[in-house]
Amino acid sequence: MDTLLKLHQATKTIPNESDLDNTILDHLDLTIRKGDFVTVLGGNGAGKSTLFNSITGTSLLTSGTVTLSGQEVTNWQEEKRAKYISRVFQDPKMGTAPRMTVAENLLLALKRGKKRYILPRKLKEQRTRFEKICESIGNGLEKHLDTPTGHLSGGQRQSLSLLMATLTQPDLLLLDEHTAALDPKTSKKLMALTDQVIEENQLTCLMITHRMEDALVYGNRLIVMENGKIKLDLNKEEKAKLTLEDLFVLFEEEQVSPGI
Ligand SMILES: Nc1ncnc2c1ncn2[C@@H]1O[C@H](COP(=O)(O)OP(=O)(O)OP(=O)(O)O)[C@@H](O)[C@H]1O
Repeated sequence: MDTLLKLHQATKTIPNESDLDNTILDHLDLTIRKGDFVTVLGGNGAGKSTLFNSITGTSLLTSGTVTLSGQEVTNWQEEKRAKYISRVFQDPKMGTAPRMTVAENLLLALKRGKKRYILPRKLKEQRTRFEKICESIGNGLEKHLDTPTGHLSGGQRQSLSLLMATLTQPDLLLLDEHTAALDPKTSKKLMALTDQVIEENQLTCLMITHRMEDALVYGNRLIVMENGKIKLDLNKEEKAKLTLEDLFVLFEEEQVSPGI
């Protein structure tokens, strides 16, 4: 088994107002193989984003370890991990610099994990490539290479965020409800694009979603989180047998809101 990411006994506690430790990740063990596309479900507050924050180094674990490509990165800062990990957030505003143009944002994305600055010469050199990349997603983004991203629609901006996150083929792609803020049609399109980009680039991906159908349809593995733990971990075959009804029943039993 070619392991890409391993969390061992990952625990995150944060003191609450009454000064008691609030356990958000609870001795969680998770192993992700290279090429896995794992969908992550869980009710509000289950610890999904905290899991991502612990993987990216946005927030460090209280105890336990994170290993990436065989190297322990538990105490690495976010900037150092950014060379290997890309993340797309729910909010279209999070992934792009609003005053910079689409082309400038793409150029910055080429420098993920390195010192980032814009050279007009480099911008010119990459223009044809950027046009082609934007064309490939079929929503007219190529006509907006010189448009500040703040002027784009939410859908265009999220597709740009996805392109930026995958431009340099990260070892690990984290999608944090990246289609949730879009209307159903745009969300569907972005999800299909996401699947295509992951497949074409053979990326390893973890995708948090509240859309149970997406969690079933996409990926080769499904995990369900509850109270900072992994409640259910299904492989491709097990996932193929699962129905939407099964998932609804599971969430009802656990009395956690599916959030859809
Ligand atoms: N910095 C923090 N300080 C205090 N509590 C926090 C902090 N970060 C997260 N929590 C708490 O930890 C729990 C898990 O939060 P997290 O955002 O990881 O859940 P989630 O599964 O991503 O939820 P959602 O689906 O609502 O986004 C929640 O109860 C949240 O309030």
